[in-house]
Amino acid sequence: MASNTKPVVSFLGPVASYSHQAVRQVFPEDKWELRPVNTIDGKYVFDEVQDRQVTAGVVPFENSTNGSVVFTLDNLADRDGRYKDITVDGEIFVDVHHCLLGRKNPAGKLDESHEASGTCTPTLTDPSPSKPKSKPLSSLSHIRRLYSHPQAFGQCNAFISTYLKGVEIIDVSSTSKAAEIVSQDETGTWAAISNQLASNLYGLDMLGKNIEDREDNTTRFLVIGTNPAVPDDWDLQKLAIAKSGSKSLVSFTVPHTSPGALADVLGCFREFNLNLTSINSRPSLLAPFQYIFFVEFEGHKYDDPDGRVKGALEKISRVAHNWRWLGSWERYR
Ligand SMILES: O=C(O)C(=O)C[C@]1(C(=O)O)C=C[C@@H](O)C=C1
Repeated sequence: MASNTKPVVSFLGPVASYSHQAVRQVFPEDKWELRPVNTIDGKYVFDEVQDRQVTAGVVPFENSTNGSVVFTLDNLADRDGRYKDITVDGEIFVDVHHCLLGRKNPAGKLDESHEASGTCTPTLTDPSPSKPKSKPLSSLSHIRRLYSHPQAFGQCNAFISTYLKGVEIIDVSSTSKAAEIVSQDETGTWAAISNQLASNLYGLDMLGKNIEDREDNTTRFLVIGTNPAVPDDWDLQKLAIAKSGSKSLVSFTVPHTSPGALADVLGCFREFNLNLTSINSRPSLLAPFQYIFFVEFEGHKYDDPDGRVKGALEKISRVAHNWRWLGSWERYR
């Protein structure tokens, strides 16, 4: 545990990342120390939690536009047993509205013809490109480089391919890191896909607002801990907007040579009438094209009055190769 008297929650930094915003929704600063962690792949949040340097961590899990966050799945896959005590203890949803941040072009005027059309050129690979839902707030003709997290690029395809064609795309560890880098640019030609909070913090101009492809763009974050270290009274429990039962997550591998092995594991959920809410897979890295599967389902390991979760987990332990219960938590949506 940290030297501070307050429990610590760590997240992908620097401050003003979406992970930070997720943390702020749930962990009040009068009770928790909020600690940003710099990392290239989310590993350090997992490391700090596993090593009990912090009580909890918050990591992105999936985005409604761009899908799974593979580095979180890879850490949960825990191929080398480094994160053996980590459990998933909660989830947080964040509405993600991206902004284009940079320096205004002093000489630039908005290109009205381009602005008015708001369409991107059809190509062979994308014959009917989607129309961006927002226009730039000022000229972007001076922008040469665009920094962001790869997930954020994937959520702003239409805006980028319409208004930032030919601009060099540079992946960085978070959207707030992108804003921090752009704030140090002396040429005025770099921009970041980031957010309003980062714009204020790093003193950057807003060149575009709500530039995500979809209005309903949402990222789901997981709260990780080393159960039962998480205090009983933490505020996640109080956030229940539409509490509708619980969810659990398991990972497993299957004997890859026997036909129907995956169906056998999935059959355990059906047999015990447990509704599945997500399925993911990642390469097992034991042999090419063998996978670790992740299944999320409705039900709680420790709040299981009719024993359905217990029954399914017992059966899975017989039909799966390696399996692990990764956590159960209250469901908020
Ligand atoms: O870069 C950030 O601000 C993050 O918190 C990471 C992250 C992600 O990895 O999914 C979180 C939410 C957004 O979907 C984009 C990026």
